[in-house]
Amino acid sequence: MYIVTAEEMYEIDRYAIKKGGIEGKILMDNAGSQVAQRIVQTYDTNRKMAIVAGGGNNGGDGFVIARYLAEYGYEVTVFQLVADHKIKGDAAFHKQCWLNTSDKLTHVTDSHQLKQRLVDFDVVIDAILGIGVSGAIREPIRSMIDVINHLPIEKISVDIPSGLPANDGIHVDQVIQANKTYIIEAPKETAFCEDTSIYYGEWETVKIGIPQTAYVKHSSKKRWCKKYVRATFPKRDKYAHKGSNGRGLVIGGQLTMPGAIVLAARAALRSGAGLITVATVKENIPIVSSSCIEATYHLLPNLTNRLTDRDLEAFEKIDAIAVGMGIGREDSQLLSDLIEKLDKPLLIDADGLYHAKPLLEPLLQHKAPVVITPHYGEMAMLTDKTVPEVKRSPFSISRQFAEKHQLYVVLKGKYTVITAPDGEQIVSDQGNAGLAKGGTGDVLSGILLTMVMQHKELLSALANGCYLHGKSADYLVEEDHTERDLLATDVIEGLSQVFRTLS
Ligand SMILES: NC(=O)C1=CN([C@@H]2O[C@H](COP(=O)(O)OP(=O)(O)OC[C@H]3O[C@@H](n4cnc5c(N)ncnc54)[C@H](OP(=O)(O)O)[C@@H]3O)[C@@H](O)[C@H]2O)[C@@H](O)CC1
Ligand SMILES: [K+]
Repeated sequence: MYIVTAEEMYEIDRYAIKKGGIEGKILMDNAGSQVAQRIVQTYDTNRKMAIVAGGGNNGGDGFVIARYLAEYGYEVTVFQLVADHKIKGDAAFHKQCWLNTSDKLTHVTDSHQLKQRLVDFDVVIDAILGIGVSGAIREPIRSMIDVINHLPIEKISVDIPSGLPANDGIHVDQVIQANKTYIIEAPKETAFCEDTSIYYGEWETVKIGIPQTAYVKHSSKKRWCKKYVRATFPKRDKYAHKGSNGRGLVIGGQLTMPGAIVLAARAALRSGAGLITVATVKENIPIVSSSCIEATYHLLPNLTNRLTDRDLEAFEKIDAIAVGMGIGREDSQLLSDLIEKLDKPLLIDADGLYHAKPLLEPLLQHKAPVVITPHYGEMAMLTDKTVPEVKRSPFSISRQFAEKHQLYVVLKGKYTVITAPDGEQIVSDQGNAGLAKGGTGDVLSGILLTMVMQHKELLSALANGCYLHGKSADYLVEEDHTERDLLATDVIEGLSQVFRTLS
């Protein structure tokens, strides 16, 4: 499933009209009829339907929905919230079609009037503003949205909750709090931002006949799902040996944080890595090795000194490195040595990200791919922004950072945004609140390390890793666990079940 910005959706729309030869009026008719069909499946015909229509094409969709719902036998009234001259083009055409068969059109000019009119209805269908909204919401629409939000009736939004733009990066102003949103064709960025997804209520997409090629040409974002995982997941070679499934190195684990590397190493092994070496301080090895006997170990005197020739020689055989889990924030030469002296794919997580910040210039010169896996706080630190700013603009901030520093960014959250150096993005929204616990990030790093070693294409590798991590948590919560008791170690054990669904 593609995810779009408003500009991309307009391009896609134009493509469908110009190249596909489908008239705008027909697309609008398809949109309205599809939404009406969904409504019929949910509400009895005895529910009284109010449609609130604004001046753009979103309002046009509202007139089409009115006509189809009336055909299905509902009592429907359209409340037009703007002056007649505001309704133009395809929207005016469909308004006329509605008026050809019904006289149920009421002009409403202020919010008090709207409140009085809507009290008799069971459901309000919000076709006030779509993706064409811009700037602060103007009166009287502003107060009308407020009135609708305070009415104890069902609210169904068409395409997007009115007042919310499609693109990330906005301060929420005045927005319809929908119970349900029927999104036309493709979800917009704000459906995957933590601050704004809530306004959509439950949502589903309705298809209106736009050809798939339009998306391939004009969209740069996808929501990852099982279909894509199956299409991109590497098959395990029958004749594989441990060397051909990837030799990974996990570096980290201060004395006070041995658990982080245990989790990462075990997750990497459970994800199918051929060999995992853990490089950590001597004192940790008995603890770590007793929990992860399948790994091999490399002693480091500490996690701050430069790497010795012996270390570099040992790491030469490695296919990819994950560094940072439990490494601490003390000054360290380790990361700069990994960048300068080894040409290996490098995944940097947790405290490693603090070490990476002053090394962004050398990282740009690194000859192999670099992946960073920050949560919002770490991303804020890396970009000198605040956490609310990162939350508001996960897509744009990740894209700018990935393009500028030519690295892969896995911005972790309820909606994990994965960005390639060329700006292509994937959203992984598997997983649940059970993952909001210490250690789950280390598990993800381990999974991603293995994915990086086994896939040919890195963006899919990272998306597949996020999928495995989230799905494991989902299966565990559906069956043996709850969000409350789920632990990072459970997520590692749950991976087997996810793999079984992929074969
Ligand atoms: N994608 C597709 O393929 C298809 C898309 N379709 C549908 O088209 C929708 C997009 O339509 P669109 O471009 O006409 O814009 P839309 O959202 O209706 O808004 C324009 C109106 O908003 C108003 N307005 C703006 N800002 C405002 C503010 N701050 N405060 C107050 N008012 C404000 C603005 O007023 P004005 O500035 O002109 O005074 C104007 O009246 C899309 O979401 C989908 O539903 C379908 O029909 C089928 C095909
Ligand atoms: K709307």
